[in-house]
Amino acid sequence: MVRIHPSILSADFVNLERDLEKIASADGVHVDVMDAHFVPNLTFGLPMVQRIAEVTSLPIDVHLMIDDPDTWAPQYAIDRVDSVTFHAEATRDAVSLARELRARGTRASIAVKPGTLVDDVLEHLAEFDMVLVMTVEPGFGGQSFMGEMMPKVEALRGRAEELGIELALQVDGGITADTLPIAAASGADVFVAGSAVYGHSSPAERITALRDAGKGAFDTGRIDLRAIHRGIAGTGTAGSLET
Ligand SMILES: O=C(CO)[C@H](O)[C@H](O)COP(=O)(O)O
Ligand SMILES: [Co+2]
Repeated sequence: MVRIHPSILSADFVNLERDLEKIASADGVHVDVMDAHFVPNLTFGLPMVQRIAEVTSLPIDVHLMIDDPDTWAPQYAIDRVDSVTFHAEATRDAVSLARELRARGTRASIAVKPGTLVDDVLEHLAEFDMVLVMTVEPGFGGQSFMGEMMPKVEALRGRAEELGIELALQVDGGITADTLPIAAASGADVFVAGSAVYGHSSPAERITALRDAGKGAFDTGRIDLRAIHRGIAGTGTAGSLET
C-alpha cells in the first residue's frame, strides 16, 4: 500500500486553500508545524491547522517540529486531524503522550531525526500508530533523501511484523519518484513529498507519478521487499542503527 501525503511546506501559504484543492487526489495532507526552536525555521501553529481542517476533506497528518510536545501536542487532536506526530528528541514521555493522543481520538505518531536511533521506539512500538523516519534534517523542504536511514525503516517494519501490529511507517524528506521505491522496498508505506509535488505545474500529476513509482517497484518485481528483509536478517545489520 502506497499512501502519498503532500507537504504544504512547499505550497503557497497566501493561496493555501487553492493549493489544498490541487492535492485533492492525495491520501492525506502533511502539515509541518515549526517553532523556530526545535528546528531553525518557523511556520504556523494551531489556528492554521484549524482553518486547514475547515477547508480540506483530506485526512490531516500534523508533523510537530516543536519543543515541549508533551504540553502542546494534545491540542492538535482536533476533529479531522487523523494523526499527530511529535519528535522523540523533544518529548519527556513518549508513551504517556501517545496514550493521551489516542485517548483524544487521533492516531499517535513518533518521529526520529536522522541522528536518533530507534531502539526506544522499537521497545514501545505497540504504543504508536505510526512512526515517521526523517530522511532529511528537519526544518526545510527541498533537501536530498538520506538513503542511509533505511535500516531504521527495515527494523521498524520487521518488529511490527513480529508483533503482528498494524503500523504506518512514514518517510519525510527528499521523496521523489526515484527515492520513493527505495523507501517502499524498506517497508515504508506513507510518503511525504513537498517539493516533488508543489514544485511542478501539476501537483495532481506528480501525486499519480509518485504512487505509480511505489506500485511499480513491486509490480515489476524490480524490488523484492521480503528478499531485502531476509538479506538484512542474514547479515545481522537490522539491529545496527548507528547513523
Ligand atoms: O518535515 C519536513 C521538513 O522538516 C517536510 O515535511 C519535508 O521536508 C518535505 O519537503 P521535501 O519533500 O521537499 O523534502
Ligand atoms: Co514533515
